[in-house]
Amino acid sequence: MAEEFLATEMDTAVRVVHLASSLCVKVQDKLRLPSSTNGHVKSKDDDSPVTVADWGVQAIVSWVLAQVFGGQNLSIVAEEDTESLSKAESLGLLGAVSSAVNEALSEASTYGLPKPDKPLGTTEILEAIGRCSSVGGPKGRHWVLDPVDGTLGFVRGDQYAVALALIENGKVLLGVLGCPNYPVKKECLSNGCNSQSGAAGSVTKGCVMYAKRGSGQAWMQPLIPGGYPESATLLKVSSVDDPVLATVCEPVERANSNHLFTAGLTNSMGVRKQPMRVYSMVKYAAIACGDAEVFMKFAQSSYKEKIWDHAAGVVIVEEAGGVVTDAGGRNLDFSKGVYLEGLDRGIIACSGQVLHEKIIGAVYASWESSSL
Ligand SMILES: Nc1ncnc2c1ncn2[C@@H]1O[C@H](COP(=O)(O)OS(=O)(=O)O)[C@@H](OP(=O)(O)O)[C@H]1O
Ligand SMILES: [Mg+2]
Ligand SMILES: [Mg+2]
Ligand SMILES: [Mg+2]
Repeated sequence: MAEEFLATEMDTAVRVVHLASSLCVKVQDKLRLPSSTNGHVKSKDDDSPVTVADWGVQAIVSWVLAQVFGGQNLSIVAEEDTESLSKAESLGLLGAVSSAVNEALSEASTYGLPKPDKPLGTTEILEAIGRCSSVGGPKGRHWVLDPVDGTLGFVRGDQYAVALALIENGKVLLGVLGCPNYPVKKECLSNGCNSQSGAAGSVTKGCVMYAKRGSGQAWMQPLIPGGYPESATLLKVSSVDDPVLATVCEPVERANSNHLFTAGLTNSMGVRKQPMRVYSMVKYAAIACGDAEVFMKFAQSSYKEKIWDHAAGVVIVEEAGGVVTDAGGRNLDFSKGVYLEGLDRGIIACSGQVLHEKIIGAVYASWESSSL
């Protein structure tokens, strides 16, 4: 029998996101310790944070993909680079990345993934991170990775996601989102609820969601400490199509999305609930599993959205039954390289067509009066 289309790609992507998520959980726990020196967090040129987890995840995903698919023609488009990590003054940081990576990779076989014969050296780790400098484009296969999306949420002990997608000829073929802090109770999405686990160690948060383009199915697995879960459950978007009952999510930071514009917009549609402000692509996850109905992001016009911030989330929401477009109602274009070129104003992800059409209509009505 012919092997299922993209079976190895999907399986490897899901497993490596589980492994990457376990690395993130450990690093985030360390950041919470009062004794933490914060040596695990650096500021990038644009003042956004980057951590041991961002580099560590990029290294293990890159290393595993190269082992499974061969390093020769592997194209990975990912957020982080090695510039600041390679500097002499970053030796301590590189050591911390190396420890996190080797600790995670030592457990790779528990996740059904290849494991190095001996711990990776810092040169190999820098090589793995640096290999992810592809710029994507309209032709061929490109893996797209945001090792930690919502790094701000991550350092604040809140929501974040590990996001991995595969693009072929400009189309997203599959997407995987690791959401280690995704709560069982949706109220905890926007207010932390930092408890780790319930009675007798039962898992109360953390999952991996994934979908393959055209399958009409999106799946969720629980994140279990130190291993790969046996089971997966189907995801389904919410059936709510009345704005009055809808939960609308948006980025936490004003700098990343115009809260005033979305407030005016949702008000004009009769939305009653307060916006649910959540870090990272967990907002897409919330739509896919029916915990929210709408996700909107209207960045400043000078900001260009990057493909790794959306690819995995878009395919998961669409396969779970939702709709994702720009504010003009057009599909996002993943074929133009690192950026979502030609994006019309902002991003609108919805649980269904009816709500989506209402929002697009409301954007047209509100836009003129806004100063975006
Ligand atoms: N100025 C500006 N405007 C819009 N978006 C920006 C901007 N700067 C950065 N980014 C990207 O936003 C990603 C985080 O998005 P979030 O939705 O998590 O934002 S928020 O932290 O909840 O406010 C964040 O992803 P990570 O860097 O992976 O965390 C960035 O890629
Ligand atoms: Mg991101
Ligand atoms: Mg990131
Ligand atoms: Mg970042």
